[in-house]
Amino acid sequence: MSRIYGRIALIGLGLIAGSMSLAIRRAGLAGEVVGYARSEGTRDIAREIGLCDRIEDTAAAAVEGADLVVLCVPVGAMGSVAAEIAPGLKPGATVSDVGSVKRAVIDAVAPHLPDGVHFVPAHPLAGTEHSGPRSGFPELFDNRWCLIVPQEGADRGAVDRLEALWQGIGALTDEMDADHHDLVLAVTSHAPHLIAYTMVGVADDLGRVTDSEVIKYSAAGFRDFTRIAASDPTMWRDVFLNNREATLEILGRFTEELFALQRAIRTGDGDHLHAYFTRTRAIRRGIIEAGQDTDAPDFGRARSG
Ligand SMILES: NC(=O)C1=CN([C@@H]2O[C@H](COP(=O)(O)OP(=O)(O)OC[C@H]3O[C@@H](n4cnc5c(N)ncnc54)[C@H](O)[C@@H]3O)[C@@H](O)[C@H]2O)C=CC1
Ligand SMILES: O=C(O)C(=O)Cc1ccc(O)cc1
Repeated sequence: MSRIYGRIALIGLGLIAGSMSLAIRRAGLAGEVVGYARSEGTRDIAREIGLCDRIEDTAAAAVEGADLVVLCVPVGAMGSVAAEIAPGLKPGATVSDVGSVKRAVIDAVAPHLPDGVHFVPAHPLAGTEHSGPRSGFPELFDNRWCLIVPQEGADRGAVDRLEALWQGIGALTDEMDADHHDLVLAVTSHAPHLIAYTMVGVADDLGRVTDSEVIKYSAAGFRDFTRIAASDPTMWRDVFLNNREATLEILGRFTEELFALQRAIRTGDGDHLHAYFTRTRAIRRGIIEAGQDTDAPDFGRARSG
């Protein structure tokens, strides 16, 4: 594949930046990928494993001459990182991010960027429970969505170029408004993560069932919860603090439905339970029929066929 950017700088060398660097370099989409991480230990590991073409010791040195700068730090750190890199940005460069929340990141980053620099926020809907510079792998984005959130008056060329980069590393792209993105993600990702955290916390608190019994007899549902609940605490703290309204709206609806199901169990209302589970089963079948089950082995074929 041909080169899309001359130099790309990745700020924050964890799961997402690491996976991006490996995938971009494998596909030859940039002349050079430069990395920066705040901690010296992370920079040392990144150098040792050859994560980027070059690792710089300051954010200013990393963004110098970069055509694309991608902020890959926790959502709560995006604003301060933007302030730090702003003076060193090349005129005409594009700044993007990979944050799981969009409105708060846009509000925190945009005011720091100088005129003549394009800001194109994005969010790859791909990840794992692992974090840090050793956790990245180049296939992470294969067949996963990356949502691009162009700002009003955005330069079309800058948006198209960023979309081409994400497509070049295997992702499917769509464009979405920031507030709508935050509501969609609250229901599909943020609230489910909180529910997983809560369920694992409940199991841990339960005096009559030991932790070792929970681990030993974990059925599939709880196993999935424990995987999700092992995700990075800083990242998820920042997601909830920065997508507060949408998450609270979804959790409000969730607790109402949970109370209704709780009541149906207490009163022995099997019809209610059966009707509810029938409705929810249809959602899963809809995902499969639409060819959107990205974990299915034939997902690639379902898309192209
Ligand atoms: N992990 C996941 O599954 C996904 C994460 N994201 C988003 O991607 C971003 C990065 O996440 P990961 O790569 O998973 O995280 P990570 O924890 O693997 O890496 C984050 C990096 O940012 C650095 N960092 C933390 N605070 C910083 C600060 N104040 N200033 C400078 N650097 C700082 C860390 O040292 C680390 O190098 C987050 O905004 C997250 O919401 C998006 C999609 C999926
Ligand atoms: O590991 C999982 O199950 C995930 O849900 C990964 C993930 C986490 C955060 C995002 O913003 C997008 C994807």
